[in-house]
Parts: sequence; C-alpha cells; structure tokens
Amino acid sequence: MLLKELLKAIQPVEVTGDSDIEITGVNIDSRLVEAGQLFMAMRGTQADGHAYIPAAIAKGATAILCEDMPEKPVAGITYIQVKDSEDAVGKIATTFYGDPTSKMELVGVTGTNGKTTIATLLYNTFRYFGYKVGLISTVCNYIDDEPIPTEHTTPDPITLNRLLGRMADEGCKYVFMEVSSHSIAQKRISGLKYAGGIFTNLTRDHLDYHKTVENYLKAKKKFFDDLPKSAFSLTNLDDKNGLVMTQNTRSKIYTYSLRSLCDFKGRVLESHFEGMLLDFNNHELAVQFIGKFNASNLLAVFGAAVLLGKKEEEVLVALSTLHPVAGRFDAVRSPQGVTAIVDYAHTPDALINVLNAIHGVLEGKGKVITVVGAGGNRDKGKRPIMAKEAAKASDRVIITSDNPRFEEPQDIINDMLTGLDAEDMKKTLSIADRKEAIRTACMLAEKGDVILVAGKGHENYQEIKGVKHHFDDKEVLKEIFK
Ligand SMILES: CC(=O)N[C@H]1[C@@H](OP(=O)(O)OP(=O)(O)OC[C@H]2O[C@@H](n3ccc(=O)[nH]c3=O)[C@H](O)[C@@H]2O)O[C@H](CO)[C@@H](O)[C@@H]1O[C@H](C)C(=O)N[C@@H](C)C(=O)N[C@H](CCC(=O)O)C(=O)O
Ligand SMILES: Nc1ncnc2c1ncn2[C@@H]1O[C@H](COP(=O)(O)OP(=O)(O)OP(=O)(O)O)[C@@H](O)[C@H]1O
Ligand SMILES: N[C@H](CCC[C@H](N)C(=O)O)C(=O)O
Ligand SMILES: [Mg+2]
Repeated sequence: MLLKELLKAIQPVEVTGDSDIEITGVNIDSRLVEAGQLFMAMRGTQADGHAYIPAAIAKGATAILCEDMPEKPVAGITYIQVKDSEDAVGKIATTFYGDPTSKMELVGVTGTNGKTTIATLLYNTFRYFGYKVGLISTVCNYIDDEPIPTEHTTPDPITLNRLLGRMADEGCKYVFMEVSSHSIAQKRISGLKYAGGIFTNLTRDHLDYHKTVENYLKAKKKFFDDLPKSAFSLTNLDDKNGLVMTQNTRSKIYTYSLRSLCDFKGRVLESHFEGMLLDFNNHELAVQFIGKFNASNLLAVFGAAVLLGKKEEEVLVALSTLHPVAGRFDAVRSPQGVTAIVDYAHTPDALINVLNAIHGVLEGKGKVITVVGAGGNRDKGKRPIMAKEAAKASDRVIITSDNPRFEEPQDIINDMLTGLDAEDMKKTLSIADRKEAIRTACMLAEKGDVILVAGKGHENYQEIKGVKHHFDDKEVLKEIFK
C-alpha cells in the first residue's frame, strides 16, 4: 500500500520525505521490522519506542511514525510526526489491513468479569445460526473454526488488525471480542468500527496498572463514549456503574437486568448442579449453566443477539444448546461423590459470585473447601480481600500459589493471610505447592462436598520467574480422582 494512502487515516503534524512509496508492512516493535515497512514509535510502560528508531531503520524500515522528530534524520527515510502515536497506530494498522471492521458486525464486551463468557457464548450462538464468526478472547482466538492461540485478552493493535483482516477475508460476518481496560487505555482498539458494545460489571481489578478505581472506570467508559451513533450499547442495570458507562455515548442505549424493569429482563426460576431454569422477557428456558452471574451473562448474550436482528424465540433455542466455557464453573466429579469446580475467579467479586452459586445449589447439604491463590506482579490490594471472601463462604480454605511470576510465592500467601482473623485461621491452611494444595483439599473432602479450585480456570501453566511450567487444575484433579 502507498504511504500516502495510509496517511489519509490520520492528521499528521508534519511529513518529511517522500510519501509516494510502497509500504510492505506496519510494526510497533523494532525487533519484528522487515524491509520496506513503516515503524511506529510508541511510548510504553517499560520503554520508549523512539529509542528503537535507529534499530528499525537498520532492519529496513523506510518510513517512521513518531511524536518527536529525530534530531538527525536519516536521508531517504520518510518521517511522519503525530500528536498521539497510540491513536495513530490503530488507525494506520486498520487501514493497512483493509479496514476489516467496516465489512463485519463487530461487538465488543467490556467489564471486570464475564467478558470471555459472553463473547464466547455469542460466538457459539451465531455459529449455531450458521454464520462464519470470529472470536477474540483471553482463552483463544477463532477465525470461524480455526483456533489461533493468544497471549492477551485484547491483542496489540498490529496483531489485532491483522487478525481482523483475516477474519474479513475469510467471510466472518460477525466478530465478538473482549475489550480489556488495558486495551482501551492504550488505544489498541483505535480506528475499529463497532456495531455494538456490552458492559458487564465493574469491581476491583488491575489497580496495579490503573492505580485508582476511578481511572479504571474512566477507561471502561471511554469505550462507550467513542461508539458511533449507529451502534448499540447494552448495559447491565444491576451494576451500580451500568448507567455511568453510557452517560456520554452517542450510541443507542439498551439495558438488561435480573432485578429491574429494562429492555431485556431475566429471572432465575430454579437452579441445580446440572443447570438453571430461567425466564427471559416472559419466555422460559432451561440452560446448562449455574449461578446468578451466568444468568446475567446469558441475558447479555440474549440482548445482543436480538439487537443484531435475531428473533427472541430463535435466540432462546440457541441458548438452551450452549455449554459452559472452559475453566468457567467447570465441574469434575470423583467416584466418591465429591464435586470439584475449576473456575477462573481471580477477583474478590468473582470469588464471591462463584461461592454464592455453589451454596445456592448445595443448600447446606455438604461442605465447601476452597483452594485459592493470587497472581504475582498484579494488584496486591486484592490479596487479603480474596482470602477473607474465601474464608467467609467456605468450611475449609487452602491458600496457595497462582502464577507467582517474579514474586516469592510465600510473600503473596502472607499478603493474603493478613486478611484473615484468628477465627478464619482455624480453618485455613497455606500450601505453596498448588498440586499439594489441591491434593490436600481432595483428602479433606467427603461425599457430597464441593471443592472450588479458583483463579486459573483454563490456564495450563504456572508462571514462575518468566517461565511457564505446564500446570492444569482440571488435569490434576482428574489424576487425583482416578
Ligand atoms: C502493561 C501493558 O499492558 N503492556 C503492554 C504494552 O507494552 P508497553 O507499553 O509496556 O511496551 P514497552 O515494553 O514499554 O515498549 C514500548 C514500545 O517500544 C517497542 N520496543 C520495545 C523494545 C524493542 O527492542 N523494540 C521496540 O520497538 C515496543 O514494541 C513498544 O511499542 O503494549 C504491548 C503491545 O500492545 C503489550 O504487549 C504489553 O502487554 C504486556 C506484555 C502485558 O502483560 N499486558 C497485560 C497486563 C495486559 O494487557 N492485560 C490485558 C487484560 C488482561 C485481563 O484481565 O483479561 C489484556 O488485554 O491482555
Ligand atoms: N457476570 C459476572 N459477574 C461476576 N462474576 C462473573 C461473571 N461472569 C463470570 N464471572 C466470574 O469471573 C470469572 C471470569 O469470567 P470470564 O473469564 O468470563 O471474565 P473476563 O471478564 O473475561 O475475565 P478477564 O478479565 O480475566 O479476561 C469466572 O470464572 C466467574 O468466576
Ligand atoms: N489475565 C489476567 C488474569 C490472570 C488470572 C490469574 N491466574 C493470575 O495470574 O493473576 C491477568 O493476567 O491479570
Ligand atoms: Mg477474559
């Protein structure tokens, strides 16, 4: 693509050099640059991309986009100065990959919990209807039925637009994506055209990055502020920030709730370990999901599918065929009648919800044993709260490790233990080795009891000092139960 065509996507402050040149690729990482590419310098949390401009040129970049022009420009290189690299990168990348989101219906899901669940269930629903569909999520990305492994919830803007480009080329009519707060704050989604946005809920998470809940809220809200008039916003009235999110949006606002009058109204009629009986807009349906929070997730899926033009009745049929998402309330049963639940609950709120869902079904007929840790090099403030919530709603608690990363596992456990009082401590053990922790929980459990193994869900690794060692909660449980 000609550089001058690419530049139509942005308003540069200044361009020096020839813009009538062919650009063979776009990149934000100098290490990945190839001959004939445009390198875009971004300021990050660890480094300043401007420092890598010489490295990018050495690797063959012929054009450079930057906020600060270099003091000694290299002859034959075209320099594009912009006010905001983050904003420009997304717009340039999406133009380079053929403006894919103008050829599809793209729906973004944001909020602290429930994004993967809702995006994945929407993907499954629209595949059930027979469409080619794309999915961008924490667990795995999909171009229809082709899995593409991922490291992020929302990929960097180059990877993201390349992926969307492939989805458009392969005829995906609908694409459902998780929009993380990091990706909004870092403008990884700049330039994308959304048909709709969904808000789930907002509770504490990622304060290591956003610093305050207010900044975290602002990041989420910006997604809705930036939606176009043609899009819909579907927001959760049961969350106290549901209407805050849509305060300044130009999009058309719709609401869903399990409590109040709204556009998409749901109720839980019955719940068992096999599933729930629900009422959505005065239609009854049986689903294979457990927990009020999943009723809320399904309601968001129902609302979004209807807003995308599907009839209520056909959406309900599709919802009744759906299965839980990997690592989200994922049950393994022992021959002795113990139920173990693997769940990705890694925030205080998610932990409360999962434990409530378990008690809702157990009805006091068995004990609850919780195995939980907290991630290293992530929000430290949530550690004592998670331990306390686990202790409040469990008969026994085993505090363990969950991706210690570059921290000492015992330090993280000690942070968690500060949330517990003497009474809580009586029912709590700390075992840093996660496998031993799970084994101990299994030894303590008797027929009818439930073991919750929280925090890692689908993850198949334990990340220690930069290395991911194979570890899979479900696999460990199956081995012990064998
Ligand atoms: C804190 C954070 O979000 N960091 C992300 C951010 O990196 P950064 O801004 O810190 O980048 P940096 O290392 O300072 O480098 C600045 C620039 O110099 C460039 N560079 C750097 C070195 C070099 O040799 N050459 C070079 O050109 C880099 O490519 C970059 O453009 O931008 C990068 C590109 O988009 C991301 O890969 C990186 O994700 C890191 C690895 C990360 O761990 N992110 C997590 C926290 C994250 O994003 N999580 C969310 C939510 C998770 C959830 O709860 O679901 C997600 O969406 O996944
Ligand atoms: N609507 C909800 N409200 C509260 N908790 C939820 C909700 N949906 C799911 N959860 C809990 O949160 C955990 C993570 O769910 P999910 O993976 O769908 O969220 P996410 O928003 O994608 O998380 P991440 O930020 O890590 O990508 C689940 O395992 C469950 O315990
Ligand atoms: N994707 C999120 C959640 C990770 C969940 C938990 N297993 C952890 O490692 O903290 C993150 O990287 O913050
Ligand atoms: Mg997710």
